[in-house]
Amino acid sequence: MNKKVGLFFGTFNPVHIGHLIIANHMAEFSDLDEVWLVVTPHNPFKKKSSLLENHHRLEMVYKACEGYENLKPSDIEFALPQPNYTVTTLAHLQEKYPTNVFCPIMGKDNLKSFHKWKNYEVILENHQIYIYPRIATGNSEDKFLDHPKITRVAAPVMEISSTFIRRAVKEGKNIKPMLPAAVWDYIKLMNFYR
Ligand SMILES: Nc1ncnc2c1ncn2[C@@H]1O[C@H](COP(=O)(O)OP(=O)(O)OP(=O)(O)O)[C@@H](O)[C@H]1O
Ligand SMILES: O=C(O)c1ccc[n+]([C@@H]2O[C@H](COP(=O)([O-])O)[C@@H](O)[C@H]2O)c1
Repeated sequence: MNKKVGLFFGTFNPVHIGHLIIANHMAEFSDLDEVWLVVTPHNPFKKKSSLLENHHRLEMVYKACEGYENLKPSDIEFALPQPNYTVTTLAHLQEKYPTNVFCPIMGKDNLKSFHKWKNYEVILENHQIYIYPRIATGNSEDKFLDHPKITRVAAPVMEISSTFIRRAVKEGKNIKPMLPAAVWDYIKLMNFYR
C-alpha cells in the first residue's frame, strides 16, 4: 500500500513543542501514516541572518522526534537550490519516493499567503494539503479553505514561536516547558541564542 506522508516544513530555529504537538497530532489523528519534519535551509520569505546552521537545526529536530515512531526528521532540502521553494522539494521527493503520497501540512494562517508561493497551483494540483487551526492576524478571506485539495484537521492551537524562544533564551529566562527536554538541554550545552 502507498504510504501517506505529511510534510511539515519549517526553519525550526529551534523546533518547539508547538511544532511537535501539531506534527504528532497529524500523525495520530489524521489518515497520514507518517509526518516528516523538513528542515528548510532558507525560507524564501525570511531573512537568513538569525539562523543557526542547518545541521544544528536538524540535530534539534532529530532530538525532538526521538521516541515518536511516526515522526521523522528530513534534511532533503539541504542539497536543493536556495531559497527553498516547496514546489521544487515536492517534485524532488516524489521522484525519490515514487510510491509515497506526499501531503504538505500548513497552519490556517499560512493559507492566506499561499497564493504568493511559487507555482502554488502546481502544488494544489498534485497534492492534498492538510491544514490545522491557527489564530490568524487580519481578516481577509481564506479563498482556499473550501478547495477540494484542502483537508482540515482539528488540532490544538499552540501560540508559541521560535522568535519568542530565541529572545527568551537571550534574556536568560527559563522557558524549559516550551521545548522538548532534549532540545532545551542541547541549546544550553551549545550556548545557542545567547
Ligand atoms: N505554535 C505553532 N503552532 C502551530 N504551527 C506553528 C507554530 N509555530 C510555527 N508553526 C508553523 O510551523 C512551521 C515551521 O515553523 P517555523 O520554523 O517557521 O517556526 P516559527 O516558530 O514560526 O519561527 P519564527 O518565530 O522563527 O518565525 C510553519 O509552517 C509555521 O507556520
Ligand atoms: O515555495 C514557496 O514559495 C514558499 C514560500 C514561503 C514559505 N515556504 C515554505 O513554508 C515553510 C513554512 O514557512 P514559514 O514562513 O511559516 O516558516 C518553510 O519551510 C518554507 O520553505 C515556501
